[in-house]
Amino acid sequence: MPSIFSYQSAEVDWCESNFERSTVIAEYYNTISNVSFFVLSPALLYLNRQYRQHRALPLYFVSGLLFCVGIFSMYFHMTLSYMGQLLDELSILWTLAVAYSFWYPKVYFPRFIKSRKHFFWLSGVTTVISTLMSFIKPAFNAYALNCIAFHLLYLTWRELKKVHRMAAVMVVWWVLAISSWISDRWLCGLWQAINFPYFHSFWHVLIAMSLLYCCPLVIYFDVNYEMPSFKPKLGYWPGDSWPVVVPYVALEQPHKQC
Ligand SMILES: CCCCCCCC/C=C\CCCCCCCC(=O)N[C@@H](CO)[C@H](O)/C=C/CCCCCCCCCCCCC
Ligand SMILES: [Ca+2]
Ligand SMILES: [Zn+2]
Repeated sequence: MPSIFSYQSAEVDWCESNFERSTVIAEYYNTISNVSFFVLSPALLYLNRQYRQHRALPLYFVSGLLFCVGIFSMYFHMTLSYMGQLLDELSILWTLAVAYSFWYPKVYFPRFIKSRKHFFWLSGVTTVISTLMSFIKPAFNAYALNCIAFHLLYLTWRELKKVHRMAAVMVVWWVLAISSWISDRWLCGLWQAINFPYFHSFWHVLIAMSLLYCCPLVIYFDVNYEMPSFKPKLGYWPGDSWPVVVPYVALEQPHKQC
């Protein structure tokens, strides 16, 4: 029986051919495209530095976990091991759980939840149960994780008027990302026939792009709802007039009326 660490012991194998470009890296492009997460994580910290000064813990935690997602995803595609698959999926699950615990707006809490502390407990218990259940059928986990994006879409739709440009760009990146993920999973025969099995690598880059827009959006609402002494202001790096911009949140202190 192969060990859970053995090469190709995972339940899933992505469309890119294995060991084509290296004898140690199973899926070469799917592995190196995770560099996107190593760029995303410091970019979020750098761009949202004003928010970081006031709310260091959530931002350090989430960007640190996104960095870990990159490391585990690299390990998974490099080995296609069962352990790699679980680490990849569980790191995503825990990153989402931490992000929800810190940032899920209080106005959307279920009625029986009275404080953020209770919400932390609810997320913690749900995540531990999901972690245990994820061992039952790891290949199904990725579909369940992708469904969480629909909940984020629903929240975005409810709040859209306030930040429509950033939300629209995030949705476009996500639609491109999920289309690449599904293409790689479901149409692999076609992509192999035309010798272009690289859609899962595109997914890594595109989902990192959508998170670059999703995180400031969530931070924007966090400042709006939970930091009443500040007003969130959207900034665009490198500048408002550039054709391609990355959003970040700056904090304004509204002038006190005498
Ligand atoms: C109030 C809530 C705040 C939420 C903040 C968002 C925090 C995001 C946390 C983690 C997402 C990381 C997803 C990267 C996956 C990279 C690794 C990978 O490719 N794994 C695949 C196998 O190699 C695996 O099959 C992928 C599984 C699907 C994961 C989907 C996760 C949901 C992503 C949510 C993205 C939101 C974008 C905007 C949506 C409108
Ligand atoms: Ca493969
Ligand atoms: Zn992947």
